[in-house]
This record gives sequence, C-alpha cells and structure tokens, in this order.
Amino acid sequence: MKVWKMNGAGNAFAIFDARSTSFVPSADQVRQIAEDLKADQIIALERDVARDVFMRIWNADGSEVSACGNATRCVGKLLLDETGKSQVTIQTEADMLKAFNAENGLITVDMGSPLMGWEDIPLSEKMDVRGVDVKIGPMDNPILSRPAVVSMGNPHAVFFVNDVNDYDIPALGPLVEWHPTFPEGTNVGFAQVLDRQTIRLRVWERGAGLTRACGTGACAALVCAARAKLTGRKAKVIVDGGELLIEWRESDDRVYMTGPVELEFETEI
Ligand SMILES: N[C@@H](CCC[C@H](N)C(=O)O)C(=O)O
Repeated sequence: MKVWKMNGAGNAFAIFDARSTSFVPSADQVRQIAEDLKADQIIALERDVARDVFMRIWNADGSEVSACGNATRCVGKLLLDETGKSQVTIQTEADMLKAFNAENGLITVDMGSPLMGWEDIPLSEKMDVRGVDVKIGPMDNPILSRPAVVSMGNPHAVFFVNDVNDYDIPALGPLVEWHPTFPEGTNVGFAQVLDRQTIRLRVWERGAGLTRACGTGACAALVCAARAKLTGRKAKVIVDGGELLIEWRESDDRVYMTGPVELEFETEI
C-alpha cells in the first residue's frame, strides 16, 4: 500500500492509499503510526461511488473524526496531480468537499457551510453560539471566557484574545477540549485579530494537541470573527506553520480555504 507523508502549513499527515487494499487500523495502531511517522492525523483514501475519493480521518489519539481542512488540501493535491482534472471531489463523513489548484502552487478547498445551531456543534444545552457559558480559571476573574462556537464539520470553540503569546495553550487547551459543555469534545482556537483582514491563530486540536496549523480551526476563527464583525468575510490567518487565506462567501455561504501543501516523502508498506 502506498503511503504519503505530507503536511499542510505544518499540520502533519500520514495518508494511506486504501483504494484497492483495505486499511482498518485499530485505535492502538493509529496511535502507533502517528508516533512513528510524527503525524497529527492519519488519513485513509477509500473508493467512493460518486466522488473522486472518500477520505477517512483519525486523530493521533486514535479517535475517528469527520473533518480535517489541511488534510483535504493535501489529498486534493494528490488527486489533482493524479487525475489531471481541474477540480476533484472529496467525500468525508461531514460533507462533500471540492479542491482545485490556486496560484503559486497553493491549493484551494471548498470546506462547505459553517453550522451555527447549538445542536450542530454540538453543545450540551441551548446557548448563544456567539459566546457560550464556559469559563476557565477563577470564577470572578477567569483566564478564558465565553468562546464563540461553530461547526466546520467538527466542533470549534474560539477565544478572541489580545495576545496569543500570553496563553499557556498546552495547559488551558485540554480544560476546554473536554469541558462538559462539549459532549463530543472540541477543538480550541486562540485568535488574535490583528486587523480586519488578518488573524493570528493557534489551535489546541481535539485528539491531537497543539498543532502547527488547523485548517478547520482557521475557517472557524474567520467565521466567528466575521459573525462578530471583528473582521470582514475574507482574511489571512497566520498559524505557527504558515498562512492560510480564508473566505466565507456571501453568495453561497461556503468557506474557501487556500494554503500550501508539502509532500515530505512517499513509501510502500
Ligand atoms: N487538523 C485538522 C483538524 C483535525 C480534526 C480535529 N482535531 C478534530 O478532532 O475535529 C484541520 O486541519 O482541520
């Protein structure tokens, strides 16, 4: 079976070509592969009757999840090169996504529409998704409070902060990731709005920890920022591993992400 080690803005993936050989790893095996190949997520490419591919996703902790933006760009690049098509379709558990070539070797992915209902995130009970009732730290002087939430096919809680460098993310992230408000856990973004077109973002990923980039996290940060009128609907999101351009189009309500992909090596197992 062919395996590609790739990254999207530093978010690292081991991508297994399971289109002709079955690949059904146990959670233990996923954890081992992630450790051996230094991957944040493990991806399987499977045959799909209607789309170019079905993309299955596991976090480094062995949990299977529904969405991964940076891996969608990497898989898009592989399929665009392989098929010579101008656009490829990628089915995930969450949605049907499309990828196409952008300028300067970058890849654009149509990440679908953000989901805003409290049941969609999901939250444990009905709350205002622009600022949910979550506080971390002393009750009268919390370190973090009232994150905005949205689903990009996976759950995201976004804290708007004055300076991302002021926060001990490995200490705070897990407290939010499994807070009772989020019955399926959540990815946790720390977003600093630099101006109306620029966001600095770091993400504590559910099931993977602090990564160098989170594509769905970047989409979530832009959607939450634009919804709160902190930015316009298009912004550059600066992550630890590079830059992502995110646009939440008014015309179709879909979020488009453009960013880099890198093939580190490929091998056969
Ligand atoms: N790295 C990803 C997100 C992967 C899944 C996430 N950790 C979750 O549990 O939902 C991205 O680029 O979007």
